[in-house]
Amino acid sequence: FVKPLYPVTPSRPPSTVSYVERARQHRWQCSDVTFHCSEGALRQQWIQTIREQLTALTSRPKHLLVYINPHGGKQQGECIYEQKVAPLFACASISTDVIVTEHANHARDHLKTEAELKKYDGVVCVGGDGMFSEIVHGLVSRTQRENGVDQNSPEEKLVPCSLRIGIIPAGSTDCICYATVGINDPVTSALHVIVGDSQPMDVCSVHHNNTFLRYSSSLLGYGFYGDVLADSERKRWMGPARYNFSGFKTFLTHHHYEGAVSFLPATDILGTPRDKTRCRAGCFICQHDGQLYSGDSPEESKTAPDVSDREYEMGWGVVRGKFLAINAASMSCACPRSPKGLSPAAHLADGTTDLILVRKCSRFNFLRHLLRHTSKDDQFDMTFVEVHRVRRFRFTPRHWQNDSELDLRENGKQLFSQICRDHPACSCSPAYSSWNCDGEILPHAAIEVGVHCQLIKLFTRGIEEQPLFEDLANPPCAL
Ligand SMILES: CCCCCCCCCCCCC/C=C/[C@@H](O)[C@H](COP(=O)(O)O)NC(=O)CCCCCCCCCCCCCCC
Ligand SMILES: Nc1ncnc2c1ncn2[C@@H]1O[C@H](COP(=O)(O)OP(=O)(O)O)[C@@H](O)[C@H]1O
Ligand SMILES: [Ca+2]
Repeated sequence: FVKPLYPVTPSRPPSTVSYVERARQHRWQCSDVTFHCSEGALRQQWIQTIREQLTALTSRPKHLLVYINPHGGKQQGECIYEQKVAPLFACASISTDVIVTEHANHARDHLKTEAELKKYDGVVCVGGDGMFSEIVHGLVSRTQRENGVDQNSPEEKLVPCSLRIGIIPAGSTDCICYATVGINDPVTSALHVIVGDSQPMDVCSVHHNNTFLRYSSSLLGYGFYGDVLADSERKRWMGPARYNFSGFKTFLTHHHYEGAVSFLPATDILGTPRDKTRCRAGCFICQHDGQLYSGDSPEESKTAPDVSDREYEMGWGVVRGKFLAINAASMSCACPRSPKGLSPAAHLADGTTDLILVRKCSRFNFLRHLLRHTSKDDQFDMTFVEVHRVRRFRFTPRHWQNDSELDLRENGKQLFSQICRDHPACSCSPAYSSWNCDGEILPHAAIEVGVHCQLIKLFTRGIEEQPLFEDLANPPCAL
């Protein structure tokens, strides 16, 4: 596999062509090949031909807008960009305008209002999932405003963004990068941008009482992941390790939350969250925009959500109870911590999200469930876990009444946690958790979520299947 990037033409032979080659574990790297030619005219002809071939590739970006978060992850964003990415972009003749952000939401607000987007073929962010989320919010909001679409209406069909987004991983979890490329490596991601890859991706909109709150493209998590995030935000100084610390603490705290989840199952698609197949580069299911009807699939009736013993209105299912975690994974959410992710069979661009409900259970069982995220065992194959592939869902916490109670609730929560802090032996559980929305905390517990199929595009191609010889070298181990 040889892909010429950029022919260098010194005044005399030899000539060097840079190309992309695949390395292990989804990594790509840049190599050079040097051609020698004694005949000047022939050499010129080679260079000319390669130039023409490259110019004909219209999918390759020529002008990029780059935002760097200097405080993401281990605070290496600027250094990673300058040392590993900028030289590659220069080598591929890509011009860039680089903005190092000065505060949170700098990139989002700049994209929303100021940036002259017509000048660019794409936007690149250097940072973590939070930085990517800023870019998504900026681009999606701007696109809706320019097209007269009201984001506050939960039923509104959103207009897809035309600019592609590149992610140079320099964050703490790097889940979006890992789940769309297969590895969080800055050079690999830069090379996917340079060759002009394109991967559509779903985005969820989150509303509360007909008010737009946020977009989410990876994880929406209430209970466990909400509590982990809320605790970890106070420990940013620990860097990426804060998630392990807060994860352990939240695991020991073992709070459960009561409420009702209603959801609209995606019944018209091929594929379920329990499939063994994975969303990979050129995914057949995503190519059909999630509109694929499973004509003669006898499996469907077996695997469709069983809502017969539950309230069932207008095709919506309802589950009430006490939950340790309510998670919606719009993609696998694979990350170095869990290489198969929260929902290993989720699709990047099928217009659905996998709703995972973990009911109250013992600490031991919850630990078994968590550990299965790191092994080959099925984390959904447990009596207290259920999973549904859905197009929309709503969550209403128990005792939730209306907005005017929110302030009361917030004050009450503070008072409550104060009391609990003052009485550490107290085993009572707070009534509400918060939502972890791609790593940002949402202020509301009651939310309504809808999936927007293929609203954005990334400079990736999805995870490529590993070559056969690698599978043989690393046979899957059963536990
Ligand atoms: C015992 C081992 C359990 C491993 C379970 C791992 C499941 C991990 C799934 C992670 C999904 C992550 C989805 C992505 C979220 C990000 O958007 C978001 C923001 O990322 P950013 O800071 O880079 O901007 N990241 C997060 O919200 C972080 C979630 C991390 C959760 C880590 C949980 C660790 C749990 C450790 C439990 C330990 C129990 C040990 C008991 C003896
Ligand atoms: N210059 C900045 N100073 C402080 N915070 C920033 C800056 N730029 C971006 N942020 C915010 O930092 C948070 C974390 O960014 P992210 O790049 O996701 O790193 P991490 O993966 O470590 O969380 C995001 O909420 C983002 O909005
Ligand atoms: Ca999806």
